[in-house]
Amino acid sequence: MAQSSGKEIRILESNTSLYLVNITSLYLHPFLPETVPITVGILTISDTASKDKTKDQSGPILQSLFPSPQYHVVAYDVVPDDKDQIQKTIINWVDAKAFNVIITTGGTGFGVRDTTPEAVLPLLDRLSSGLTHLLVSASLSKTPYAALSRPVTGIRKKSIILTVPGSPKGARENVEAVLKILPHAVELACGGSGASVHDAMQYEKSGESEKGETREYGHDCVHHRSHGHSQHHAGEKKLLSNPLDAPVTQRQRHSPYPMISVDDALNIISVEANPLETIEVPVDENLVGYVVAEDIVSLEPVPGYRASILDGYAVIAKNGPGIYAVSPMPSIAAAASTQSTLTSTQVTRITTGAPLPPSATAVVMVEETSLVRTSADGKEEEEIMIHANVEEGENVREVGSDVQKGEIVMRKGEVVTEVGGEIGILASVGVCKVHVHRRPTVGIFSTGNEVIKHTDSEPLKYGQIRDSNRPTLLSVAKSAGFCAIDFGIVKDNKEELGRVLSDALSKVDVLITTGGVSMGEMDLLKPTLERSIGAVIHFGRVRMKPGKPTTFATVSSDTSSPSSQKKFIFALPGNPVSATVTFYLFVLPALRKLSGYDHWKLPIIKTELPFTLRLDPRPEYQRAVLRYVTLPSPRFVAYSTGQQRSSRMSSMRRCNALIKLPPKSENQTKLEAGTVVDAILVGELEC
Ligand SMILES: Nc1nc2c(c(=O)[nH]1)N[C@H]1C(S)=C(S)[C@@H](COP(=O)(O)OP(=O)(O)OC[C@H]3O[C@@H](n4cnc5c(N)ncnc54)[C@H](O)[C@@H]3O)O[C@H]1N2
Ligand code: MOO
Ligand SMILES: [Mg+2]
Repeated sequence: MAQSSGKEIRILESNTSLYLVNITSLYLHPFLPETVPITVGILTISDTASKDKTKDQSGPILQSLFPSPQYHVVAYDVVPDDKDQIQKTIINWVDAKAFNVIITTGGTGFGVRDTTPEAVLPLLDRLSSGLTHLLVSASLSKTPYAALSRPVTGIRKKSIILTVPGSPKGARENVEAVLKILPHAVELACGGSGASVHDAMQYEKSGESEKGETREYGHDCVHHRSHGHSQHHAGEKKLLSNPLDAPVTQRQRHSPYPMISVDDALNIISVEANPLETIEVPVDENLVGYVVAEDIVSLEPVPGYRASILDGYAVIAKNGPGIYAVSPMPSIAAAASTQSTLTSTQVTRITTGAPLPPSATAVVMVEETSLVRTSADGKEEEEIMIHANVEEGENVREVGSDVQKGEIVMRKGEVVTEVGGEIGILASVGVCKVHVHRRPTVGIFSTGNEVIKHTDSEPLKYGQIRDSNRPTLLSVAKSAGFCAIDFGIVKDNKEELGRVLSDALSKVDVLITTGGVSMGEMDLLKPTLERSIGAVIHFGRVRMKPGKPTTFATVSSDTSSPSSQKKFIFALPGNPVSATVTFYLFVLPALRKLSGYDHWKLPIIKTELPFTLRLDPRPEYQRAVLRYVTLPSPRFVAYSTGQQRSSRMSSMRRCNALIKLPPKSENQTKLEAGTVVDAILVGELEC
């Protein structure tokens, strides 16, 4: 039962023991549920279950131990017994500030693949030996074999991390043993001292209003509202969007969506969007942009034979300068045989890359020789003079001296770039197929009754505008190397919108829509996504200019199955500049993360402002031309593209960077010329 008294939320359990779970002055905010749950992440660690999530028994059992409203299972994932993957997931989750408690199940035993304690221990800022003891003693009271479990527990930043056994029974017993003290532990780990403050860890800035004051939203910010695979599904929970059938008189007059920071939005995207499955693809020009999912070893040595580096004469180096008889360059077959063995008075003509005769130990370049005698017809060299000394091995590429057979030529996680090096190396060592992460396919549509095709030959009617978002985003997604499907222009009509959303989501991994996400009566994206499609909206407003109403949602094609393919929806604002800027800030990083990039965020360059810029109440991403200049000193300088209104697409023209400007404050209303700021690189640099 949940009761409230003043600022406290007291959860009473049936055994009447009382836990202070949270205090927040805004827990009675009209848009928030009455309780603020403790957020939990469950990570199953198992080689078997990572290949087929349906094999995981412990993960679902653990989820059932954290019922709402006291708890909220924010994420559930399965990774193999692989130290890197375990660490990556936990670091990601902790950095997303979305988890009070992270529980891993599996990999704590004595098995040779059991590596959970080794993966988790280095991540802990503080150990909690009491909790570890509690876990072990809970299991020991049931079976002496519990002594073979090696749990570690502790705190990273503000998240409590517990590692419990992989067996469903052991996992359950362990978690049940700590459940009673968990709320109190969470509160203390978050800096509380009896008064619960655990919500503060997640959205320290999430509720900032446009003027800069901070409102607290607690744990049940939209992104904690569960995934398709957790206990809460769209429909069972409180939805924030306007009801689809309600008259305009009943629309909400203030956005119910917390305004979160750009960093928090990226963290939420990062938690949701994990690298897609691996596939095998041929090594050819279509490989650019893929991230390899395995270490790749050379199948052959390069070179496969002793090759000359120069055009000249293959010699026995120790014989030194002098006059030598010339034998013509042997055929490839002959070069490999002993027939072409040199005597001490002979040299062989050789070209760059050709195989050396077996007895040759070096190559002298033709420029360091002179012709002494020709054949009678003058067409053949018979004797030459060698002028220079050469060392043994000089100008020779020995077998495997570029790449040895079995050498790693690409490491797991590396990207095949458009620069060419990776395809070149793979091709040169006989690798014809590689395992890579699948790259997401993208769908794009524009919305709006006023929007017509840009190619429409009819003159515009009053109120009509040409669709610039769809051609822009299609071109940007394609030039970033993603397969992008055009789903046209959709009317502001809930049925049509629902139909096209469903159709597009059945065909692509990531759907980008523009328009219809703000406060207007025709802004139907959020309610249609939530109420018709069953999508979970993770955020619906971001504190930024342009792009405030940017919306991110996910939907699982089969919400009852944790293993079903998740789809990602970016409902971007209709204003053309807002749509383009938010594509670069959120969609492109997400596409890179799904493709398996470690460095999925776009590069940032420190740059100088050549002119004074006035600040906006929201953090602003000004479009700029970033240039490298050398005078009076070498540095990057970012020239604003002029008037920055969200509708003014010419502010994107020639833009290759987005300058990050801080919000206006009482103390700071502008940035002076010469100030150094961060610029996000979105295009090619100008020099
Ligand atoms: N009362 C409020 N009004 C608005 C707010 C707000 O907080 N309260 N936010 C403003 C901000 S910020 C933005 S950004 C826009 C976003 O609007 P929507 O995403 O709902 O987009 P629409 O209303 O559909 O269109 C906005 C604007 O963009 C033009 N548009 C739409 N689609 C296209 C396209 N494909 N190509 C070119 N131009 C397009 C459309 O005609 C409108 O002019 O909301 C503010 N309002
Ligand atoms: O944030 Mo809106 O994108 O100002 O124009
Ligand atoms: Mg609108």
